[in-house]
Amino acid sequence: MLTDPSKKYIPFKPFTKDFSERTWPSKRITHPPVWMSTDLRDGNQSLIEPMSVERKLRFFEMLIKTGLKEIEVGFPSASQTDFDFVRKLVDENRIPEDVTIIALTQSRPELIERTVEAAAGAKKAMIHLYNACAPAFRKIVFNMSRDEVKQVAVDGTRWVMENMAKHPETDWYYEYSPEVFSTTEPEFALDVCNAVTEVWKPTPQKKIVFNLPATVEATTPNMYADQVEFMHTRLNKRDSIVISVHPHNDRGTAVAAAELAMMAGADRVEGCLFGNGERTGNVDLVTLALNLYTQGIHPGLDFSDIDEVRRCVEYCNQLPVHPRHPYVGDLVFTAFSGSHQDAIKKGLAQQKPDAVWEVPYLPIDPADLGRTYDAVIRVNSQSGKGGVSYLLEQEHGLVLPRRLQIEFSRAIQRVTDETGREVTSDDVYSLFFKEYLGKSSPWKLIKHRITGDPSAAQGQHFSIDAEFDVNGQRQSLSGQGDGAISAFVNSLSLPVRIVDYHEHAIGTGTETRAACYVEVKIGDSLPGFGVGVDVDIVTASFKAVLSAVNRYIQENGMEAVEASTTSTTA
Ligand SMILES: CC(=O)SCCNC(=O)CCNC(=O)[C@H](O)C(C)(C)COP(=O)(O)OP(=O)(O)OC[C@H]1O[C@@H](n2cnc3c(N)ncnc32)[C@H](O)[C@@H]1OP(=O)(O)O
Ligand SMILES: CC(C)C(=O)C(=O)O
Ligand SMILES: [Mg+2]
Repeated sequence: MLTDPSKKYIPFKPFTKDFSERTWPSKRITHPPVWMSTDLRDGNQSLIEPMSVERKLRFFEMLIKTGLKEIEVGFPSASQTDFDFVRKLVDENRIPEDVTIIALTQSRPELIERTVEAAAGAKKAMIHLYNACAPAFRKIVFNMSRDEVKQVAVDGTRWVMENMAKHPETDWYYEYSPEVFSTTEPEFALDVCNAVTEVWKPTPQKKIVFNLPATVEATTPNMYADQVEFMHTRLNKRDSIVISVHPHNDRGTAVAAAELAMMAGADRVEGCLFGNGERTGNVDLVTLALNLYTQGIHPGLDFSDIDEVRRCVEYCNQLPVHPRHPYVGDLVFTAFSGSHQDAIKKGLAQQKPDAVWEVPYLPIDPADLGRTYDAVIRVNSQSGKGGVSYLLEQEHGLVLPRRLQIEFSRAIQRVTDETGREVTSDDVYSLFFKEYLGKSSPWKLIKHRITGDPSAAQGQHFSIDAEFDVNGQRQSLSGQGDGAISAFVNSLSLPVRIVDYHEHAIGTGTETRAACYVEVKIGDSLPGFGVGVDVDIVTASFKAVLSAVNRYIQENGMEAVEASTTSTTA
């Protein structure tokens, strides 16, 4: 039961005064923002294993190919890898003329010096300075007054200018972030930014970037939009400023926050591909860009081979993209339910090549992203468990429990990886039969007889006499238990424990059969599944137990079972 949150959490209200002057709700997004990828910095700093120079380079080149013109390449004063990577880009002339690299730094003179050194020599480079301005940070992290925090930003800006002056060969740009803008009093964020403007002296020809991060997303996107519009309408020298937003996704609404912020006056968006980044991630640039695309606005980024981009991001981040991720997930152009398949099939049949897109259920033409819609589920090395279980269910009536779906899809994956080919529905069933239903050796059930006696002592309500073929030898065994399955398991005298059980009917009327899935632990082994199908539900469950036992023995040998010390009962 969740405890009462009202004492521990209070609703966040950015404004003390009313902000009903807002105009953004009636605005529309008519053009793309300036995109800035922070994959190699904010994305990288959130990874379990930060990228090597090789991975960073691969990511950088893919970003260039995609059309990014502003790329935050790292935090060079933080690590030698980041420093070396930035130097490599500069020294090996790897930065296209129209691309600006960006390097982040805290407002500390020695870090600024090293950051500028890292990027010096690039044709165009931007130094990005941040310091947290929100009340909690002023109090907890810095123990500073408002004026002192403002001074950190002003001093940092001066140090950046001094260091840049030592390297006139580079066309320098400047970005300042009042970090944690999302929970900073708007008037104070405004005051700090105006103070930075005074020092930097931007012009309409050479603008400064003020980045307004939702370092931690604190409220609904409409309030973030209010905060952005507040800045947009009050910043001094607005014509010399690029307003940038940098939403994080703590509340799951980073995309909406960025979109409303654009309506509220933001010119630029910082984020990561597929939403990687600290905690729940940075705003997903791909989703933002393709949301624009579906409104008929070219985002200026090329995702026409989105799978290729995804492969690169997954390789570099060493993190998977979710199967339901907008536009790119494995399952987003797959319909499992019949009515969706029917409508999509009809829509695709009626869609004319150059006409406005109006296929039901598909907000975008998969072909625009280099993808296809598979009306019939197909299974290949790119397929997940969804397609495999869909086929078993549709064509054989087998509704696999989720963990079995995962276990079996690994077996399929091994085949598709080995052959590199698509597997047909028949192949899937054959493999399922081989792995589970047909696993009848060394233990095979010949016959059994169960008797139930509700008045018997606990643990003896059911008795079983069963005959087995074990490695070609007949064996008669008996056991007792509180249920038919436990009596059966006890009769085996093996350290078998049932950890999960599912059953369902297949078909109707006289054709009805029962399918039973058991997840079994043998001794201290990891759990594995067994499956049985029979006209009789009890027999199906016994077959399922033996299927799991036989799978274990075939994989580990009888010795492993004998060595198991833990004796368990169902
Ligand atoms: C929201 C963001 O994503 S911000 C970016 C965060 N990214 C990273 O931190 C990744 C890279 N960072 C690092 O590797 C390290 O933090 C380094 C190398 C930059 C600095 O390391 P350290 O010198 O050990 O300092 P550390 O990061 O722990 O910061 C603590 C000190 O810096 C001060 N500090 C923190 N942020 C800033 C800032 N933006 N400007 C100036 N001082 C700052 C803190 O108040 C603290 O000071 P104290 O030691 O006097 O209490
Ligand atoms: C450094 C800043 C821009 C940041 O990443 C954040 O505030 O989230
Ligand atoms: Mg961030």
